[in-house]
Amino acid sequence: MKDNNLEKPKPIRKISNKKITPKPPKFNIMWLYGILIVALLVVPTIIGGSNGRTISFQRFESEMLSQRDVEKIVVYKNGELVVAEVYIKKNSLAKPQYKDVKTDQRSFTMNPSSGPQYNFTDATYESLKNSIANSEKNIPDSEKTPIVYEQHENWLTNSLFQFIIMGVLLVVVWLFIMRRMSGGSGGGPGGQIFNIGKSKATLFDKEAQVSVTFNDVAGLEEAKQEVMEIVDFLKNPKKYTNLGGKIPKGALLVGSPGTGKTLLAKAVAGEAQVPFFSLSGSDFVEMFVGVGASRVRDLFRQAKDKAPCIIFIDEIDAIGRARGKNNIVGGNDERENTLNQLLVEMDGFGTDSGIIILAATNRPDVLDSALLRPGRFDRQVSIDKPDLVGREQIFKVHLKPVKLAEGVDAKKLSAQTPGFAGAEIANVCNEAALIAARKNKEAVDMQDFQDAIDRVIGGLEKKNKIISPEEKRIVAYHEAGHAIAGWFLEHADPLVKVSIVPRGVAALGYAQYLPKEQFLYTTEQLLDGMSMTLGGRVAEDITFGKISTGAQNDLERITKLAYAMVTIYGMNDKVGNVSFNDTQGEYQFNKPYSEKTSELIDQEVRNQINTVYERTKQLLLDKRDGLEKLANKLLEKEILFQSDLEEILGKRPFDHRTTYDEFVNGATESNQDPVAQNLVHEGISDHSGTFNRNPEEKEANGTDTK
Ligand SMILES: Nc1ncnc2c1ncn2[C@@H]1O[C@H](COP(=O)(O)OP(=O)(O)OP(=O)(O)O)[C@@H](O)[C@H]1O
Ligand SMILES: [Zn+2]
Repeated sequence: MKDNNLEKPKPIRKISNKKITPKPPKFNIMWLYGILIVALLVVPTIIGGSNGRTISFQRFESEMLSQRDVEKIVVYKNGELVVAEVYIKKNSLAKPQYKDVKTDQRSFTMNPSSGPQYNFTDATYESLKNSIANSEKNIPDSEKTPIVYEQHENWLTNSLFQFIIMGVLLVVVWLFIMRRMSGGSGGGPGGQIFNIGKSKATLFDKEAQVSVTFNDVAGLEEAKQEVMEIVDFLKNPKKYTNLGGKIPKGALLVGSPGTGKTLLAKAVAGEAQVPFFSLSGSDFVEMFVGVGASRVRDLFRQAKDKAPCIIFIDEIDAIGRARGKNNIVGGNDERENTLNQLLVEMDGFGTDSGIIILAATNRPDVLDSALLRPGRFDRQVSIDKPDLVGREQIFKVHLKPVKLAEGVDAKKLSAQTPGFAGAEIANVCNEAALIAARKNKEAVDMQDFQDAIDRVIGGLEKKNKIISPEEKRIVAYHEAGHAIAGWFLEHADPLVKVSIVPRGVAALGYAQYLPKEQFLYTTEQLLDGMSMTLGGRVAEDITFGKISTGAQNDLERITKLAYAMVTIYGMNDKVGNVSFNDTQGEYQFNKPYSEKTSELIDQEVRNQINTVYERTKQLLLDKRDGLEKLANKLLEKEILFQSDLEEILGKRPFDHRTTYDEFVNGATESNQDPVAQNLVHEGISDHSGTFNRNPEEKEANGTDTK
């Protein structure tokens, strides 16, 4: 059962002004087979072809020799093999037994002396001689079939020659594959093997205009200003260098996925009016050693030709990951070479060369520190997930093309989508339009947006998924447990909506919280959050006396959180103020602490979780009445909103002015506000991010097995 089931959709990418190089047909393995088969057929024919048809010695004796049709026999040695070539008399060729010669080797029929018609290899020289002598006992010497013993070696059957042919064929096949593989990789249509070391950057200059401008990027004011300044460096370098300043060589755009890093870079391209090279970190990577480095060199060579210009490397972590320190599993040498080359190139150009590198990443923590030091990416522009105002502005951008019904308000939408990144907001707007279209509406109204938000969070509704009544009861008590804990814990985020309508692939039910927009969490907040997450399992425990697998996702999250509290945030007395944040995966083989500390950590994590469990159990036992009522109501209505909770449980004993209230309703009395109440009654509720938006926890959302 999922709480706040934030299944992040993959950010949709709308930027389509990448140059599209015509893709050649995909390399097909059938081609390779074809070539090999042809080779196998052709080579033996070349080698054995001109020696006539191979027959058995027996057929030679019975059909040819005994009929006195043989003009001569040429015998030679080919390696260990004795080859006897049979020349048939011209006028005998008409006989029926030589039909195969006529059909197969017409040229021989027309000009029989051009070569032997048959050959055989299954006789020794001796047996051949004896056989001929035997059958020609009574024939005068002058008419006997001559045997010519030749020393000659058939050069076509020479094994060295065969070897060379096979070699040449192999090279041809290899070239063919390489050509196919590097095909479409830029550097000219069709792609050639010789282009494999060329950079795959797409160049935007005066001819290839980028249509994205800063107006398309909503919010991100500080980031925009930073990159604007960089553009200005390129345009008026004198202004800065006159005063003795050095122009930065690069800036790194850092932020979560879908926050608009790529979009911002495109906007820079649109605004700067200087050539703009765009490529992705993975474009450097190829399976061949040295290719990445050579692509880096080529990129900078091209850039120098076009200076002043901007190079944009998206997803730079593909090559910029920290070079291995304790590479037990074997490092990726090719990637390291590529990174080294990039570092060298960045050192190589002076500040007056007029090249500025922008790069984007959502994992700045894994980047090699050499990349981040001043003199390379001097500046880091952080692009955060948008706040309320930012989301409102992004909504406004993406609502523009949508046909809206009355009452659709970017402000309200923004308040209902905490934790959403730009890409998700774009997705919501698109989904809303699709939902409205499915219902044949004239315009998209607020309810469509509400459905779209639910869908982006929880996946498709599955009203008729068959769940047994017992299961449904368990789900109801589980979710009610979360709700009660959230309601009565001061530092937990108030729960706004509980649903036991199955949604998406995994979740049988979910609960939405409304978190504050905040960036620091106190121990109390984390513990209350943990308690709320455990509420589901505790409710199952005290109601049914047994537990189910439905809490797997909850447990996963609190385990992660508890470990983070002890080993990263220094929130445990016994372990103390230490932090072992293993972002680079270095501790996999040698941990920076002793076995003893390791044991202590495990012990403390367990203690922590047990304490919270007991506390939650006590709370739920105290509020058992409320739990029963809430679960029953949930079974009856399937979806409960904040107002229902208030009705059953009474007003929340804490002041919980939410971000939503503050934003939408200004400074008025908070949750009794008519607009908010109205929303709730219409079935519109607030959605939230997770109770914990720390980097470690982000990935914990969105997996559930029940
Ligand atoms: N600030 C914003 N204003 C308007 N639209 C935005 C904004 N941020 C994101 N979007 C929308 O989200 C889409 C995806 O954004 P973008 O590709 O720039 O994200 P990103 O940060 O580069 O993500 P990733 O790290 O996954 O590459 C954009 O095409 C745009 O439609
Ligand atoms: Zn749960």
